[in-house]
Amino acid sequence: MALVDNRTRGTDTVARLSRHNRSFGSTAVLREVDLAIRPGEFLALLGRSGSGKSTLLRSLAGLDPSPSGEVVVDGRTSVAFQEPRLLPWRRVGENVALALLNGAASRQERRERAHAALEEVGLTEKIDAWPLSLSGGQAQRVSLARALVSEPDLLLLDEPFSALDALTRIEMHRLVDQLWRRHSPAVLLVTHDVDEALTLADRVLVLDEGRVAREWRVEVRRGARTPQHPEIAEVREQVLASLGVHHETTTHHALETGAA
Ligand SMILES: Nc1ncnc2c1ncn2[C@@H]1O[C@H](COP(=O)(O)OP(=O)(O)OP(=O)(O)O)[C@@H](O)[C@H]1O
Repeated sequence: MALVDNRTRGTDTVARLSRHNRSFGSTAVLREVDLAIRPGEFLALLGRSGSGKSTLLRSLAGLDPSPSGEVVVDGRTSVAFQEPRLLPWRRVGENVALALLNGAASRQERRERAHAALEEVGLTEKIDAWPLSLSGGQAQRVSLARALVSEPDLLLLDEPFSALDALTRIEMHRLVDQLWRRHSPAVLLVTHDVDEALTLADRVLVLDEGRVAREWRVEVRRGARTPQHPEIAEVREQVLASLGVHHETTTHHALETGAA
């Protein structure tokens, strides 16, 4: 798959929210949010449940029918959700190829590009399978292939790994990291998992009370991001504190060590 390397494009941002507000009834969910996403950067967005993460992602995806403030997205955008959302009556390859229906690609070209995208996620042997025959992890890989096949400039990931078991999730982290290095779309990953954010992202944002309350830049080399790394450990504590979590005991944390 020949994706554009966005880092060579020279534009400042692929997406920008300026003074972006969103309310549901009288409840303000996003308040004057300013956020600029640069080409090729990997952002993780954390926040307590109900803090507005998915609402913000939907604004960037153009899925919000009534945004206010400025939302500028320069380039192609794809979304992958927590549930893979594959059409059960279409085979795997067709599900991926459907993402190209709006473009000029011929049927044959769509099929070839779907094949290439499935190759990237290691699932070419499932091209003619029915979605219901896939495992959860495989279905999520197909969802990633479908998101990537259109060569997006901005890839929006809404908790795509949270329903997977811990080992599959680690595999998915590696895959996403590999795909991101290869094709360098800008990525906005919404997650509840601080370790996932610190494994994958360049920039970690915490949303609170409708605003980006804090932001960290993670400069540790990806291969060196173990929980024991002093900078990772420190940022982790700060992120957890800003989420209102001061003591955490999870086995998932230990498993993540193996992912680094
Ligand atoms: N279509 C809608 N109609 C009414 N209220 C909504 C709608 N969508 C979201 N909300 C409300 O907006 C708030 C933020 O929701 P959102 O899904 O963005 O939060 P979140 O941070 O993604 O939550 P979670 O982590 O639980 O997925 C919540 O209070 C939610 O009830």
